[in-house]
Amino acid sequence: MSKTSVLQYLDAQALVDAARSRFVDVVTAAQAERGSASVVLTGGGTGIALLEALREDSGSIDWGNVDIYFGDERFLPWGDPERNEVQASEALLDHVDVHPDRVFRMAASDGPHGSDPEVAAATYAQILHSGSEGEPTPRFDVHLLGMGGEGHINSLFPHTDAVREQHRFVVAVEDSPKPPPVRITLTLPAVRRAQHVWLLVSGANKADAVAAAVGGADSDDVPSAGALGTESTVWFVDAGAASKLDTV
Ligand SMILES: O=C1O[C@H](COP(=O)(O)O)[C@@H](O)[C@H](O)[C@H]1O
Repeated sequence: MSKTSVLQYLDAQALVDAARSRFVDVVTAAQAERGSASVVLTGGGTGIALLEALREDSGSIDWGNVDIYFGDERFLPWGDPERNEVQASEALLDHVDVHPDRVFRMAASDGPHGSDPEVAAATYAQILHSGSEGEPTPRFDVHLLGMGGEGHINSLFPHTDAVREQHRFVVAVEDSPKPPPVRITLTLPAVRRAQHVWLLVSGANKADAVAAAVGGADSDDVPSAGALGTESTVWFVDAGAASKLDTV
């Protein structure tokens, strides 16, 4: 049975340091067992800070044997600094020995599939499937998630078709309330295929959503409430983000 825990840290730096250490443990354990690991990266301030911190790790992870996926992408031209994969590359991927064929980026709006985000989403679903021995997606070792102040994760916003999606693993979002409006995102069914789901959340502006999600809100209202790993779900929160949690 999946276990949910909330780990509280004094500040965002302490949160990132703890997540970095656990990330190294999970990835190296998977590599010791199977020779490789698969991870899903997130955009957002705390998620990218974790990637920067991982850059400093001194060689414990064999990056060439990690399959790297993205939880969501802003559907913008290649190289746009707002793209999550561009930020992830600058923070980490350009600095470690990843295997280029094992970094699975979502398409850009000027990419080979054209400017249709539905085609880009379907193409990414096919990429997930083709690396998974007949399964719809890999059983990701860890899916990292940031969270917005209203509880969104990946590009799954409250009260949208994307957060309600039950069948598809990747969908297009064409009216994101947070710019840019057009995005591609893994859905809750995809997130729930990860063994470990980690939510990295800092800042008092996210405290209400953290408390609601941890308290069991409906995922339609607070999408992060629906992010559950098959083995564990861990909330890494700083003091601000934890400030509305029930302490009794
Ligand atoms: O737009 C996005 O926002 C969320 C949260 O970002 P944050 O800066 O508030 O932490 C992020 O998780 C998602 O990947 C991204 O596309």
